[in-house]
Amino acid sequence: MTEIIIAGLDQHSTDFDYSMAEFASLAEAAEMHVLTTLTQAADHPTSGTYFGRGKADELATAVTANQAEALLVNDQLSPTQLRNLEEIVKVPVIDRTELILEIFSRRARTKRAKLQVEIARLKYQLPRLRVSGFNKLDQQSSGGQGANRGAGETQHELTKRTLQQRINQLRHQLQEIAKENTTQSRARQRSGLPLVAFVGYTNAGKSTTFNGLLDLFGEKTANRNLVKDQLFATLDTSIRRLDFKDNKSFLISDTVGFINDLPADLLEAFKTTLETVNEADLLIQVVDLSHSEYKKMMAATEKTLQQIGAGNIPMLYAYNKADKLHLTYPLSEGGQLTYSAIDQNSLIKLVALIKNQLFGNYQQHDYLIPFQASRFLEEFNQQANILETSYTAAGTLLKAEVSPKLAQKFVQFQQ
Ligand SMILES: Nc1nc2c(ncn2[C@@H]2O[C@H](COP(=O)(O)OP(=O)(O)OP(=O)(O)O)[C@@H](O)[C@H]2O)c(=O)[nH]1
Ligand SMILES: [Mg+2]
Repeated sequence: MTEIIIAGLDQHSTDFDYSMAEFASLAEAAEMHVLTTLTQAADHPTSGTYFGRGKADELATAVTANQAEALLVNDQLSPTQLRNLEEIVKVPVIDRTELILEIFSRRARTKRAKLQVEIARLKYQLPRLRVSGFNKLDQQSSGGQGANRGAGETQHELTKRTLQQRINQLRHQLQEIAKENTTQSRARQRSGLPLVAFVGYTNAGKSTTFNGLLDLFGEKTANRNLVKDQLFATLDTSIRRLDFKDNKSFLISDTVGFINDLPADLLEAFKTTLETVNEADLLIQVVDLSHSEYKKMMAATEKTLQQIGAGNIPMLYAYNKADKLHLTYPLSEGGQLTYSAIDQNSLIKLVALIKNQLFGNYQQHDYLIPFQASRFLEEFNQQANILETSYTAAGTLLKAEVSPKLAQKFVQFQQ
């Protein structure tokens, strides 16, 4: 545990207290212990030191008095501000962007996530060319088990040119992985199944919902996604298929959560992970209704969806963690569901809502498939929801629910 102090500039925004509380959670997510919090009210940052000179000295005193190992500042600072502030407080200074990058770096498990985080980290360093606060911390505690930050070289040895070369190299590797993903995505499109993506603020309960649905309707042996009460537990995308007896199957995907002011480089680097969101037919925005700031979290989620170009995909609102609020649940009203991801009835209701949204335009028809056309029966069996079957001398009689596309295709057999 690294002992730290957090500090923030209160620029008269209504979000300030919430933003500081979230910043403390982010620090905890990077295994840091917050000793104390200092704030300053001001209209704007001071150009040289971010905080005013008086506050900077106060921070230095607090660092000494509390024996803090680092100072974390809840904003993105300029390289000059970081350097000047470090000279005053005499411990490494870490800004919000660097902290989020560090958490992502610690959480990254798959090759793709690791590459994406590394690219974002290098892009953050490119205009700064400074030793990161985390690196300094590692050096101080010699042999600290921080995340992998480059193969053996200290970062101040890296020139702009070598940094850029590394970025290009990593991007190339990422493209190779993206090609495989494109093949997977084509296979998915060929399967013709609709894709439903869970999106939402970090810690809202996306993975809990995803796993819950798999336990109820999915294959029994599939790997479940990590669920944890920590920010950014999930960093990659998983896709699974849910099968139902009525043939109204669909795919679900779980992916990385969003946060206020997600660093732009990180969003850019995570494009391939977020591609599934763009390809989705339906988004389920999972919201932690038990969190007092859930509305701001929804606004941040929607802003991010716009940024990645997924702003126009139809969306259902899923207000989660109702069990913590002593509300009646599950309760659904016009495209919204109040539910709990750890409650079976809630999950059954969620599936009903999804199906209604995806398959609401299905039509019910009677068909007569002549025996000489019985090769089409297989297609019916796989794609339609067959309600009744009987056999006559002329062929097979079916009552079935079909998609508009299938209805058109088999219009000649319609009774
Ligand atoms: N009481 C209660 N807790 C829940 C519910 N759903 C999720 N949680 C808890 O909320 C925390 C976060 O859940 P996750 O499913 O990991 O959240 P996530 O949205 O996938 O988070 P990231 O992967 O970090 O973006 C965990 O501690 C869960 O156990 C719920 O319906 N009720
Ligand atoms: Mg998750």
